[in-house]
Amino acid sequence: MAVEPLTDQEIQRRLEQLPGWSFADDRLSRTYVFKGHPQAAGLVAEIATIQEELDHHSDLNLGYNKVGVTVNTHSVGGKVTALDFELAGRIEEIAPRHGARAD
Ligand SMILES: C[C@H](O)[C@H](O)[C@H]1CNC2=NC(N)=NC(=O)C2=N1
Repeated sequence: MAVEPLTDQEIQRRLEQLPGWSFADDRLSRTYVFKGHPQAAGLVAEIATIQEELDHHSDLNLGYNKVGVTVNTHSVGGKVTALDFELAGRIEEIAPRHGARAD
């Protein structure tokens, strides 16, 4: 699939469907907060599986009870593409099962 950077307008339009995610410095990002470390680590493990399935990988920052997700597309020079939104959407689907709440 040919992948190309999205326009700022398209990014803003797609972000409306992803509450909690933000766009800055050519990246999409979100932080999730959990009851404790096992829940946070559980989300990271499931994200890793999804990322392998999609062959698209975010930078994940695992803290005590927080997970930070940051993603853009390296192959287009570090811009946001539809692949980033696809990954973000998949993460949004699974995060509630791990007890995630907004930062
Ligand atoms: C060879 C492999 O398909 C590429 O390196 C993939 C892997 N995961 C990736 N992840 C992200 N975020 N951007 C990429 O361009 C990318 N490329």
